[in-house]
Amino acid sequence: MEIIGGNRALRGEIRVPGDKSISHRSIILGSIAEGRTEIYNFLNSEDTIATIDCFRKMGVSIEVEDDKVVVEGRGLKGLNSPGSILACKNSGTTMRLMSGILVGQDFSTTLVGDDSLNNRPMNRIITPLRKMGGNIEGLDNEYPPLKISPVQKLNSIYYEMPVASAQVKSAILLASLFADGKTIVKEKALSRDHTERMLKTFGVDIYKSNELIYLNPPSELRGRNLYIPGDFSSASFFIVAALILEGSQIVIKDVGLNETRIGLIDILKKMGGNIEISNVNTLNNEPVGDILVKYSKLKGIDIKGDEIGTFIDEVPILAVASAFAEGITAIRNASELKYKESDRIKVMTNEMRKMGVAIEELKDGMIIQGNSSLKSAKLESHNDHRIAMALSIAALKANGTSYLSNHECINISFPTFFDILLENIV
Ligand SMILES: O=C(O)C1=C[C@@H](OP(=O)(O)O)[C@@H](O)[C@H](O)C1
Ligand SMILES: C=C(OP(=O)(O)O)C(=O)O
Repeated sequence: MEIIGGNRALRGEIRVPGDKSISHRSIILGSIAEGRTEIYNFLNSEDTIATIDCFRKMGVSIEVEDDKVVVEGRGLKGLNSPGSILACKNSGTTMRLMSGILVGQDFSTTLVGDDSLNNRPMNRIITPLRKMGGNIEGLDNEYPPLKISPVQKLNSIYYEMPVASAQVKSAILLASLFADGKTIVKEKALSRDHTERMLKTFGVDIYKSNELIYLNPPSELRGRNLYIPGDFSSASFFIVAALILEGSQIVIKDVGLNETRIGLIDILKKMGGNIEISNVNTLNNEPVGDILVKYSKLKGIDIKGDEIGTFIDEVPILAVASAFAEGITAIRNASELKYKESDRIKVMTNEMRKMGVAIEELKDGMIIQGNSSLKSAKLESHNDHRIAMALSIAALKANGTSYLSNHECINISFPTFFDILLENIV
C-alpha cells in the first residue's frame, strides 16, 4: 500500500473500535456464565473472531451483528468437546486465556496458532497451570500446539509471577474459577487488569490487596450486558500522529482509560505532548473518556522501569514519536516486545532505519536519535498489525511516497485504521 508523506495534518473528532483485550474477555466470560450476555461496541477483528470461533466450536451460541454480540452462556462446566483442534490463529490472548478455562473442563483439546503464534512462549502458562494440577503440554514444553486433557480436580495456588504478563495472570485467574479454594497471584509488575475487573462485574469474589490478587471460586457467573470502551492501543496511533503532524488537532471519543493501559499518556506528556482528558465515566467497572490532542514540539526522554507494562503494546508508536522529539530517547526494560507477533524491537529498528532514523537496537529496548527528517522507503509490516500501523504514521512524515507491504494484518486489531486515517487527514 502507498502512503503519501509531506505536510499533512490530522483534524477532526474520531472514535476507535472497542478494546481488543476487553472484547476477548467478554466472549470468554459470557460463554462460561449462566444466561445471556449482550455486548455493545465489540471489536470485530481477526483476533476476537478467533476467540468467538473457538467458543462456537465448543457449543456456545454467539450472534454477531456489527458491533453487537449476544452470547448464550453455558455455565462453568457446560462447554462441549470441540471435536477437533481449536485455531487461535494470530492471537496470544485467545490461546493463553482459553487455556485457563480448558484445564478445568472434562474433555481434551488441542490449541494451535499460526506461524507467528506457534513461535511464542507458552511455558509461562504451562508452569502455573500444571502447579494447579492441570494437564497441559506444549512442544518442548514451550510452543504450541498445546494439548490439554481433563483432570479430577484443580487445586488453588499461591503464585509469584516470574514475568509481567496480563495473559499469564489471566490464565491463572480463569483456571482458579475451577479450583478447590482461594487462589492468590502476586504480580511481578503492574499489568492490565481487565480480567479482574470483568470477573468482578460477573459477580466473582476477587480483590487486590498489597500487590496480591485473591480469587474465591464461585458456584456460577451470571450473564450480563457489557459496553466495551474504545481501544486505547488503537487510539495511540492517532494520538502520536496528531502530536507529530504540524497543525493537527483531534478529539478521540469514548476511549478506555484504565490506568494499567494508558502509561503512554504520561510518557508523551513528559515529552511535552499537549494531551487533555475529559468527560470521564465508568462503564462496567472500566473508566472511559475523551482525549484531545494537539500538535506539540516533543523532547527526548529516558524510559525504564516497571511501568513499561502499562504501555507495552504502544512502544512501536512511541518509537515513531521519539524520532521527531528533540534529543535522544532511550527505551529499556521492554524485552517482552521480542515475544509479540514479531520481535518488535528488531523490526522497528530495521524499518525505521530504512527511513533514515538513527536508531540502535538494545537487548531490552532501543535508543532513538530525534529530530529526524524521514525519507520515503519500502517498508515491511512483518505481518504484525502494530508495526504496520506505527510505520504508516511514520510514513506520513516522510519526504515522498512510501510503500508498506503486508498492510492487511491491521485486520488483527483495527480493520478500520486506514478508513479513519483517510477521513481525517488533510
Ligand atoms: O491480556 C491481554 O489482553 C494482553 C496482554 C499483553 O500481553 P502479555 O500478557 O504477554 O504482556 C498485551 O501485549 C496483549 O496485546 C494483550
Ligand atoms: C501482543 C498482542 O496481542 P496478542 O498477544 O493477543 O497476540 C497485541 O495485540 O499487540
